[in-house]
Amino acid sequence: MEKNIFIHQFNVDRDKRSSLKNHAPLLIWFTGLSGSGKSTVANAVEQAFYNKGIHTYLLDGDNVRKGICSNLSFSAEDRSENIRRIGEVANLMMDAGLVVLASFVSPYREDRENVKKIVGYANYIEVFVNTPIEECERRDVKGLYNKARKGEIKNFTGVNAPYELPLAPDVEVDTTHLDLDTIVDMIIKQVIGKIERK
Ligand SMILES: Nc1ncnc2c1ncn2[C@@H]1O[C@H](COP(=O)(O)OS(=O)(=O)O)[C@@H](OP(=O)(O)O)[C@H]1O
Ligand SMILES: Nc1ncnc2c1ncn2[C@@H]1O[C@H](COP(=O)(O)OP(=O)(O)O)[C@@H](O)[C@H]1O
Repeated sequence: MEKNIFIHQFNVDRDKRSSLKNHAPLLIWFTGLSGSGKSTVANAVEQAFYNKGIHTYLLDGDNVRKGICSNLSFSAEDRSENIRRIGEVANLMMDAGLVVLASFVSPYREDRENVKKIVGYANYIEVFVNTPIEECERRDVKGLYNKARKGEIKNFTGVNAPYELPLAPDVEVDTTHLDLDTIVDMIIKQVIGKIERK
């Protein structure tokens, strides 16, 4: 910890804030290639939680990179800093009692591991959106694969930058073959027990 920094204990703590809600906080981390379906799935899961009265917030790559991480590039070093900041922001939101959904390419195992350390292993669920690059590239929602193949984007994940596979994700889905409702059910089934207040 930095010298001369002291953590204040406030009267209303994480548990008290959480007790006002009928669920515990959690981080659901979506990782996968661009175009794999992370945002679409996270959005549908958030909607399903909302319908159940669960308090959520969705952090998404493109949005975060326009704000809190707008000074960061896609170099390995800047991606690490991007993911670290998101882990810290998610942790604050969890302190506030929310179920946080985070949708980021997050291609480096060490960076994802760092997020688990920040929020605590028991509060983290990893969803690997394992849609093959051929399908992501066929979709090419934003035209980025086309640009990367033409050499117009350097460090593009899956084309000229690595994606390190998650070794033990809690949920793994391939959006080529599974419909959205099935995927949402799989994820809800996995997380619902984790957000019950003990
Ligand atoms: N070089 C490169 N590699 C990967 N992605 C790129 C790149 N340049 C821009 N984009 C767009 O930025 C989105 C990924 O941002 P992230 O913050 O999720 O990336 S990372 O986690 O820091 O690796 C990603 O969004 P998604 O398509 O939603 O994944 C892209 O739209
Ligand atoms: N079963 C599915 N689940 C999620 N996305 C799907 C599915 N089938 C097709 N898609 C499409 O794939 C694209 C995924 O884009 P997006 O969610 O932005 O991915 P990412 O956030 O990983 O870049 C969207 O156009 C979405 O409509």
